[in-house]
Amino acid sequence: MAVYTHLGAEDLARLIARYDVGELVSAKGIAEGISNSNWLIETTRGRFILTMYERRIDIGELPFFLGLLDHLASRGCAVPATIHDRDGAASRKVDDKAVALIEFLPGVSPTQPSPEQARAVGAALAQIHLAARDYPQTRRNDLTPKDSATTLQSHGEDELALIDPALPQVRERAADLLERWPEGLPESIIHSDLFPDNVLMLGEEVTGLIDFYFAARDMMAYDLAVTHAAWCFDKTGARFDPAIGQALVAGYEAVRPLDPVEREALPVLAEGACLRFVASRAEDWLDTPADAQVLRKDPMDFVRRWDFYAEEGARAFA
Ligand SMILES: Nc1ncnc2c1ncn2[C@@H]1O[C@H](COP(=O)(O)OP(=O)(O)OP(=O)(O)O)[C@@H](O)[C@H]1O
Ligand SMILES: N[C@@H](CCO)C(=O)O
Repeated sequence: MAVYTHLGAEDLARLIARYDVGELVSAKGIAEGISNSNWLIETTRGRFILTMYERRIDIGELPFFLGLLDHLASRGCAVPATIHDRDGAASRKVDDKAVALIEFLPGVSPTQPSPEQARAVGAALAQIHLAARDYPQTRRNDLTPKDSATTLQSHGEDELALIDPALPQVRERAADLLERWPEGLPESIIHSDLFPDNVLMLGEEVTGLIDFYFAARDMMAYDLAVTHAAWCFDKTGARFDPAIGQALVAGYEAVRPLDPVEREALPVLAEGACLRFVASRAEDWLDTPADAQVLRKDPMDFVRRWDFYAEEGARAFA
């Protein structure tokens, strides 16, 4: 479910007329996605994605996110550009909600990525890191390991145990990880959530990186570790695929070679990536009523990945 707001034919036609994109031909709600309402818009001049920001996103931060898309697209990254309205604005209001029209990019998200696809994604990630270095806006990452540890601490042992009896133990592991967390590695604006469902591909070519709504300034190697945790395991985190991991890092390094300190830090950064998704998934789980129509993502999928990185991280990134 990812159309939370009904927009009638007249509302849509009026909205699209505010842009220099031709006449509205059709508008179809997109089922994928959780946070926002999305429509595939077809006009006499082409296809576009219309996003209505429903939750999670602070509207005051939209200029950062939409400006980032334009910045990266103008530097040749596979990222959708924002379509500005006739007044030059990147976002507009429909009733009290913000909307943006975004370039449609072809491609589908891989469900069982191949090493060649992972290599291409590693390269695309490095490209955005390099291209974002002179992006003039910035945003603090509000999902650092410290933030995630605080989130987990804010939930009582009994509450976390409702999700899984093994979950409360991660609070101590989070405290230990904070002691080991590296600082001072090279930074840029990072994507922070580059799961396969946020990548569009045609065969082995990356045609689009989407969903930049967690982008923030942070360590580039951390973003590579996030992407490693998101791409190299089966869904539950029980099985690691070393060929995907090697190809991802090799693809990244073909564009932006890592400093030795960054390479050495990858295992602990990957543990931090797992903590981030354990915490956000636990928070979402506890916020979502059991009978809601929204799929709840299991935090334990990332506890298993965390176990792996804690035990085998050095070997995984060797
Ligand atoms: N620029 C684009 N070009 C083509 N398709 C897109 C584009 N942006 C989004 N989509 C399609 O819309 C779907 C939903 O988008 P997205 O994942 O950004 O949803 P969301 O609700 O904003 O995010 P999330 O699922 O992370 O909460 C994607 O799976 C993709 O199929
Ligand atoms: N991609 C994240 C959701 C967004 O934070 C997850 O799978 O938990």
